[in-house]
Amino acid sequence: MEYLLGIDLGTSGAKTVLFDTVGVPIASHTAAYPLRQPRNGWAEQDPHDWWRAVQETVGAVLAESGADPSSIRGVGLSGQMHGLVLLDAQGHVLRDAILWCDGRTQAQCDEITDAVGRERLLSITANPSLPGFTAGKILWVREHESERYERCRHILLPKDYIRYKLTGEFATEVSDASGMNLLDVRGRRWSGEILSALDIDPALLGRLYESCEVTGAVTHAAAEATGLSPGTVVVGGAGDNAAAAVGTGVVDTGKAFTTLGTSGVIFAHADQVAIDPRGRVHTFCSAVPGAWTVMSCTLAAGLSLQWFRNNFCAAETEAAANLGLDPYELMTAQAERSPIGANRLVYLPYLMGERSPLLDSDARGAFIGLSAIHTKPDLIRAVLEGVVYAQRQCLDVFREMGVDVRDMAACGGGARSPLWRQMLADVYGCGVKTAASAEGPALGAAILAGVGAGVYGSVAQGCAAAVRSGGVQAPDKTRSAAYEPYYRLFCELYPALRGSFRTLAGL
Ligand SMILES: Nc1ncnc2c1ncn2[C@@H]1O[C@H](COP(=O)(O)OP(=O)(O)O)[C@@H](O)[C@H]1O
Ligand SMILES: O=C(CO)[C@@H](O)[C@H](O)COP(=O)(O)O
Repeated sequence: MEYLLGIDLGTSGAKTVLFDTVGVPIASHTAAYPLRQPRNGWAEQDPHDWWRAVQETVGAVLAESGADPSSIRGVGLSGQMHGLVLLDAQGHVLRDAILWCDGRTQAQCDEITDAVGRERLLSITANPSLPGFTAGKILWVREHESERYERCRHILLPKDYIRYKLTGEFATEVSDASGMNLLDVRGRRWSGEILSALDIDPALLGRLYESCEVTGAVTHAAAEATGLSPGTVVVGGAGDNAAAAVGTGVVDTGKAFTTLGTSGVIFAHADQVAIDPRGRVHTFCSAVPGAWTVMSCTLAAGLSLQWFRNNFCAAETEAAANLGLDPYELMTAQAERSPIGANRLVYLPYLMGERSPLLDSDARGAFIGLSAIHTKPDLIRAVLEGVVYAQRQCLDVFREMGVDVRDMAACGGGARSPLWRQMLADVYGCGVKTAASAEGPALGAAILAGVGAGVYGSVAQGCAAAVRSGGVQAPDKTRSAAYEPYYRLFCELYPALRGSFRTLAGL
């Protein structure tokens, strides 16, 4: 028996899944780690926590499966995108990683736009400079923590730090590197022009690969730390969304998926580079060589529900622990008791500011229409609905751009909820397939490992061998019509509140 290992470094935790070569999950383990918010709008994690979680989950998966580590043909990495990891000459972490949902760098993004020029930036990197992306974070550290920056010898993305720990190599791959604002996305190479305009030494960046290329092999030290076999190949892997695309079979034009993870993402495959001139959605390299993607990212999808749970659902969390249930299941069961529209309550999910489609780090969350009749089920339902309206706003941008979206799947932790998936179908007005759900990114990473290790001839062949989809949730016309006025109202709220958000940020 031969296996492939997928490691997905999410924002809520690391998920390691061992698959056989036809995509059946043999063993899976998740280990959570904290998200630190030292200030309003900032978000950081400790890379040591990631590595601890990877060691724990790989060890657990090997123990649970009883698999012989030498029968693992390859390891694939998937991870939260854009996060900045800085290492010194000895490979030591210089500070906590600044994450994709951190909004502190608007001033640095403005500097980048001024230095490169907006049109040139769009034409080379296929995206505007956005606070979520990595380049602004690099400039922020250089400006605010110059001593640390001077000691920095390696700049890595989150999953690439795990690659370094596993293989000793400083490397990345095109799908994740696309989210740094430093890549020539059409040419799939670092942009000398941008690096020179921003005065960033190219030697700081990892060696660049395609997602399915072998980037190194597990060292003896990493084998000791994880239980993996020394010499096991580690492929490039992909940013978590590009990896989820492979794991859900979204590798042809017309196919798309929605992720309800910590972030909310709509992702469509594209054979050509397609750019939104307003930069509301992103254009990145796909994990499939020679292909690209269009994707949106809202910053607090699952994060909204997680925030609500952490702050207002201690009883549900305790009850779930006693019953051996998932607390989110108890919460979504409560939301079922509230009608469409949550008794006239609308939630804006801008807890971390918003990226797609608003591009506003100062935006903040809100419950609009709160009244004395509202109960916890209404609030939970409003959170679920607000997150879905935010996805629909992004889908409307895809539709406006003429991006071909005929086939929509759902994945990520939130897609485990039938209620949330049905809301997607009803609010989008199209069928939503269940993918191999939460395992999408890990499966995609494992398929990429299979391509690099020679198990599959191509990503498409790997998907054909290993990806299975579940049923389809069809939209219901009556429910779609009932959601529509709430969606229209949702779209009106941010423009009405934008000035107030700006005032609040300045107080
Ligand atoms: N059973 C469930 N029902 C609804 N939402 C859920 C459920 N399980 C997890 N979630 C949501 O999914 C989120 C985690 O999704 P996941 O894809 O694991 O995130 P990440 O990859 O960002 O770590 C949680 O924050 C929560 O909001
Ligand atoms: O910033 C983005 C994509 O541009 C996010 O999608 C991150 O990649 C984090 O993903 P999750 O932890 O929510 O999966």
